[in-house]
Amino acid sequence: MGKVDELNAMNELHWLIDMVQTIEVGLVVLDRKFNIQLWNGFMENHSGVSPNDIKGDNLFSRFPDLPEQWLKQKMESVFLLKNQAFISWEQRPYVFKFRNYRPITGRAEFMYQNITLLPLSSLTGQITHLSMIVYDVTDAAINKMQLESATEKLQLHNQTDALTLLLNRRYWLQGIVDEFERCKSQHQPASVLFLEIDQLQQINQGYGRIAGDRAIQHVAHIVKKHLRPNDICGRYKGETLGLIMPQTDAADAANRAEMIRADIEAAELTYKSSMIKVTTSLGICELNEAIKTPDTWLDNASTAVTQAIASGRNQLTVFSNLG
Ligand SMILES: Nc1nc2c(ncn2[C@@H]2O[C@H](COP(=O)(O)OP(=O)(O)OP(=O)(O)O)[C@@H](O)[C@H]2O)c(=O)[nH]1
Repeated sequence: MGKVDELNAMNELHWLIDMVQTIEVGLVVLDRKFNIQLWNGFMENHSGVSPNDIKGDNLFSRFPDLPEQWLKQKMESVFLLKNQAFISWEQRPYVFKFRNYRPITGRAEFMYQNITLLPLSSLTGQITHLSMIVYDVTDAAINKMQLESATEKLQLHNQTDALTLLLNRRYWLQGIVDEFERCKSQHQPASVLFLEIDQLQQINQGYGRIAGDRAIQHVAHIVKKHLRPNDICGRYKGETLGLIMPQTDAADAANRAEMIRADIEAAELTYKSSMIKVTTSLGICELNEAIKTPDTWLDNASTAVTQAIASGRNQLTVFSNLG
């Protein structure tokens, strides 16, 4: 090699080392025993540990908080299979617990990281070392999480009735279709309950529409107190709430509905210092062999409510008891 070539090679090496030191990505080189051979400026800046102080030390002894077993397993497979491995922030938000100092995503407490583990071969072709490349992906991670949370909120907003915060009609009806299919195929009992506020029109006319709204909220509030974890409750239409009760036969459903009815009758609704009497008429239908579609199931429950209203309101009718 001539003198000029030698100088060029030296220069290239110098530049490379400079770049490794200053690049905005963490670079760590480990030997087979996980002893640190290279620790660049990024790692120094974020850990507060200088390369001179750490060179030759075991990674896991210097950072006891690292997920040692899990990380060693990944690294061993890189040595063994001579393949790259990738650790995503979605799998594990960070490997090195570095604080986050990004101005935009300042709210994140720590730095989210993606990490690539790269096998490094010696001149003889053996994998003697491994490189960890640590990317700061805090901005992308926070953006993605914010987007997901916004989407979730939007979805919730989309399926919620604004007045009662129960499911809206569309989502509740989807619940009927799903439960119908599920209970039919698994031969499980299920009942549907319609609950209609009695003479809401009179409440609206007597006390104003806001009072009518309060009456709907008041009833929804009481129904919510009676819900079981798998129940699906929604606002079917203006003055009617619907409740799908999985794993519930007509007798069980009737007991529950009667308790709801009695609670509503007993509860007091005060609006602008007036005591408003609120009662409900309820209809139940248990799913059975004769019911072939979700619509029939709903029609039967609706028929039961109509019967309850016709019989004088503030009462419950079970569909199978009709006729
Ligand atoms: N305040 C208020 N009223 C509503 C809302 N949705 C429906 N209503 C009213 O509910 C009333 C329902 O009227 P009807 O179907 O005749 O029933 P009802 O007055 O409750 O009488 P019965 O069902 O016979 O006991 C109508 O006056 C609607 O305007 C709502 O969101 N807020």
